[in-house]
Amino acid sequence: MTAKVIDGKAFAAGLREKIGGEVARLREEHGVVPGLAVVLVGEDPASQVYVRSKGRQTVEAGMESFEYRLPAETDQETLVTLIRDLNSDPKVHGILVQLPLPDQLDEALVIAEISPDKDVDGFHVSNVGLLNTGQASMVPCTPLGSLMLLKDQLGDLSGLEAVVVGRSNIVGKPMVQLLLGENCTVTLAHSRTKDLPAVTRRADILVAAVGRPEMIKGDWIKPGATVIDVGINRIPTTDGKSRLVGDVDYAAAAAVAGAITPVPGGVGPMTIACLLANTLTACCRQNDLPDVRL
Ligand SMILES: NC(=O)C1=CN([C@@H]2O[C@H](COP(=O)(O)OP(=O)(O)OC[C@H]3O[C@@H](n4cnc5c(N)ncnc54)[C@H](OP(=O)(O)O)[C@@H]3O)[C@@H](O)[C@H]2O)C=CC1
Ligand SMILES: Nc1nc(=O)c2c([nH]1)NC[C@@H]1CN(c3ccc(C(=O)N[C@@H](CCC(=O)O)C(=O)O)cc3)C=[N+]21
Repeated sequence: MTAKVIDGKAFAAGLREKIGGEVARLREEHGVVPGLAVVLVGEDPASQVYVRSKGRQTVEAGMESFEYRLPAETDQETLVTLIRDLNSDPKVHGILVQLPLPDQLDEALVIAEISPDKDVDGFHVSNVGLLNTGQASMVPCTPLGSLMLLKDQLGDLSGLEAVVVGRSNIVGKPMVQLLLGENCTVTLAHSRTKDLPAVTRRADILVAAVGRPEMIKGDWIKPGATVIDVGINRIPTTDGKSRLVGDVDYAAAAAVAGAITPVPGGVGPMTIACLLANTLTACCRQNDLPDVRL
């Protein structure tokens, strides 16, 4: 059996198309243009790539993009002052501070400064609390995009056995909450999990968010399972260049799974499309307009 390839790139393009239509309608009917501010501290080349493509796709969807590039040695006070300015800027509806931050900056304190209404990453504790108690909130982009692909693939997820590998605040934990909300039976595995292959083999839905290239092998996967590979790992190739791989051994997994997301072209593009969707939602709420359905 060969798994169906879940085309996140195409799904994300469709989503961005719908978002663009709604943005145009907002502009015409209400004279409002959604704005997204992205803050990048330091010069991590991988982060620069994401920030560039976020900026480009924001503008393509008809939104305004504001980019702030701060030097790696930026102090806490400077960053907090910028965030406070963005919080009170009516043209900015969404604020994203690219993570991880350099060591001298306290991530939790920085995220706490972002107005929860503008927290399009969904990382602020008040948005986390709302998500965890089943109330409407800003949902983190990567888990949201992953869930959209799962529902498109499987329809109703009720009663399915889901295993998430990786317990970060930005991917693993919110993914668990979304899967619980869809009535899955959820297991959250991490680096201290005993006999991880035995755990992942139970999964009808397997979400890998570990950050270890091709760690999850073909024989860790239940035949017919749906595999969502969140991992983005750059590894060197023999010709001195590099390529992107996920956390799943794709070729081996595709021979066993029912459906699988590729890397690149899977979850990554969905993350950016969901960021735009959250910015649109934030803009509607800040202008007392109803949420749009995408
Ligand atoms: N596609 C996209 O849009 C996005 C992709 N990513 C990618 O997803 C991956 C994960 O990112 P993120 O969640 O931020 O990562 P973190 O580094 O914050 O968390 C990694 C998690 O994996 C667990 N882990 C590490 N090694 C093992 C192991 N050997 N066995 C089982 N679990 C292990 C860790 O366990 P413990 O807690 O015990 O240390 C931790 O919970 C990365 O490749 C990242 O680049 C991230 C965000 C968006
Ligand atoms: N506050 C914050 N929010 C984030 O959402 C956030 C972050 N910090 N820090 C870094 C991670 C990583 N991340 C990605 C987004 C898109 C792709 C993406 O579009 N990837 C393409 C390939 C890109 C390439 O070729 O390099 C793909 O998978 O097809 C990847 C990774 C968001 N993150």
